Amino acid sequence: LFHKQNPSSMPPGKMGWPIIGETLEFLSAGRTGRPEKFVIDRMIKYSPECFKTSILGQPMAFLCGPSGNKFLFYNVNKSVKVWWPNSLQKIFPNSLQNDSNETAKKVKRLLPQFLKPKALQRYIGIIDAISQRHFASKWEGKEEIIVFPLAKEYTFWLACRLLLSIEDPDHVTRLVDPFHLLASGIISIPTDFPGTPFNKAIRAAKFLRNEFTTIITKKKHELAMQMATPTQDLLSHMLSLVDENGEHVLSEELIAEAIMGLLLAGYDGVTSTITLIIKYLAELPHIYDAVYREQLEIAKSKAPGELLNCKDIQEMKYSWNVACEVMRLLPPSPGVFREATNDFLYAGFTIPKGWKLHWSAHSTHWNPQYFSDPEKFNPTRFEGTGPAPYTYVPFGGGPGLCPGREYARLVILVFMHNVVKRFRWEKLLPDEQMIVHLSPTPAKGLPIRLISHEVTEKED
Ligand code: HEM
Repeated sequence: LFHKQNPSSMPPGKMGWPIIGETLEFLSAGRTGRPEKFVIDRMIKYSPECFKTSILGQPMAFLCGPSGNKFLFYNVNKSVKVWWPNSLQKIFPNSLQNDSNETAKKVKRLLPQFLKPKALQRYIGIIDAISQRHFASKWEGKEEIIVFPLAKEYTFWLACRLLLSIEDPDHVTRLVDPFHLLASGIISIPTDFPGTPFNKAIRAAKFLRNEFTTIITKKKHELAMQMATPTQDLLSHMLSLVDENGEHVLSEELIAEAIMGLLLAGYDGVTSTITLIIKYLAELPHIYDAVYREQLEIAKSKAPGELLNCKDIQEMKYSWNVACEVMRLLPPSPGVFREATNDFLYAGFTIPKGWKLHWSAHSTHWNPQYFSDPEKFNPTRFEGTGPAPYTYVPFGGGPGLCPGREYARLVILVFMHNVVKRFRWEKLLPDEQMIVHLSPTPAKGLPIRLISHEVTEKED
C-alpha cells in the first residue's frame, strides 16, 4: 500500500483560499460543535482514505480510517515526523515535541516511569481525598452550578498536587487563569497583536514559566534539605535524576517546559471529558442509573472515611465504558499533526515532502463501518473485545500513545464516583451548543441544577 511508485496523482480535495486555505471551515465546524463534519464530509466527497486541504497556513493531507491512523502512528521518524502548528512552536520554543532535542527525549523516556499504572496506584487515595474536598467546597449545598469552570478547577488542582505538590489554594488559583489562556491560544491563527488569543497565550506562557522556575528552585532546596522525597511528585522525580557522574540530567529550564507541557496535555482533555460525562448523564437517565448502581456498590463496600483504592477502580468497568463512549463521540484531542520528511505514496496518492499530515479520531469514531449508529450513545460497544484495532484512538496509538492515559482514567473515574454518589442533576439549558476549539466544551459552560441524594431520600 505504501511502497514507492512513479509519481501518481495528488490526493483529491480543495486547497481553499491563499494562506488561510480551509482554516475557517475547519474552525467553524468546531465552533458549531460538529468537528467530525469537516472530516466525514470530505471523506465522502473525495476519498475515504485520504484528502488534501490547507489549514493553519499549511498544505495538509488527512489520512483517514484505521490504516491512516496506523500509518501515522508507526511511521514517526521514518516517512513522517511530529509537527505542531506554528502557533504552538512559538509558544513552546523548547517543546518536548521537538524530537531533535536530546534532553527532550530523556524527559519523554522518564514520563512513563511516573505515569505507569503501578506508579500511579499510590496516588488513588490522594485523588479521592482531593476530589472529596472539591465536592465539599464547590458543589455541596449549592442548587445550581456551572460545570466547566469547576471541572477545570478540579483537574488543575489535581495536576498541581500530583505533579508539583502544590496544595495552597491561593497558589493554584493564581495559576489557573493564565493556564486557560495558554490552552486557548494554542490552536489559533498566530497573529501576535495585543488582545489576540495567540498574544495572550505567549504572555501567559511567560508568566507560568517564571512561576514554575520559582517552584523548581524551592523544590530543589527542599530536596537538598530532605524536606521533600524524590517520589512525592513528578517534579521531585525529575529533579532527583542524576547521571553516572552525579550530574543532574535535566536542566531547570527543560523541567519548567516539561511540566508546562504535561499540565497542558493533561488539563484540557480531562476537563473536557469530565464536563461531557455530566452532560451525557443528564441527558440519558438510564445510563446515569447504571453508573449510579455500579458506584453505589463500591461506596457501600467502604468503611466510613476509607478512600478509594486500586481494586475499587478495577470495579468501575461500566463507568469507564461510559467515559470511553463520551471520548468516542467528542474526542478530547482533535488528532495530531505530522510532517512528511520525504515524498511518499499513500493509498496511490503522492504526498510531497514538507506537507503536513493529520490523523483525526473522527475519521473512524464517526464511521458506521466501525461503530454502528455512530451518533448513538452506547457504552456496550466497549464490552468484550471492544472496537477493532486503530478505530478507537482518543489517546493515539503506537509508540506515541498518550503516556497520560492511566492518569486520565483515574482522575475521571474518581470524579464519576464522587459526583454520582452525591447527586443527580438536570441541565439548565437543554439545547446548549457545543464548541470545539482544542477540546470540546459546552458554549455556556454547562449550567446544571443539582439534586442531592440526601434530599431525594428524605422526600421518599
Ligand atoms: C482524556 C485525556 C487525554 C487525552 C484524550 C489525551 C490524548 C493524547 C493524544 C491523542 C496524544 C498524541 C499521540 C500522538 O502523538 O500520536 C497524547 C500525547 C501525550 N499526552 Fe495525552 N491525553 C490525555 C491526557 C493526558 C494526561 C493526563 C497527560 C499527563 C499527565 C498526558 C500527557 C501526554 C504527553 C506527554 C504526550 C506526548 C507523548 C509523546 O510525544 O511521545 N495526556 N495525548
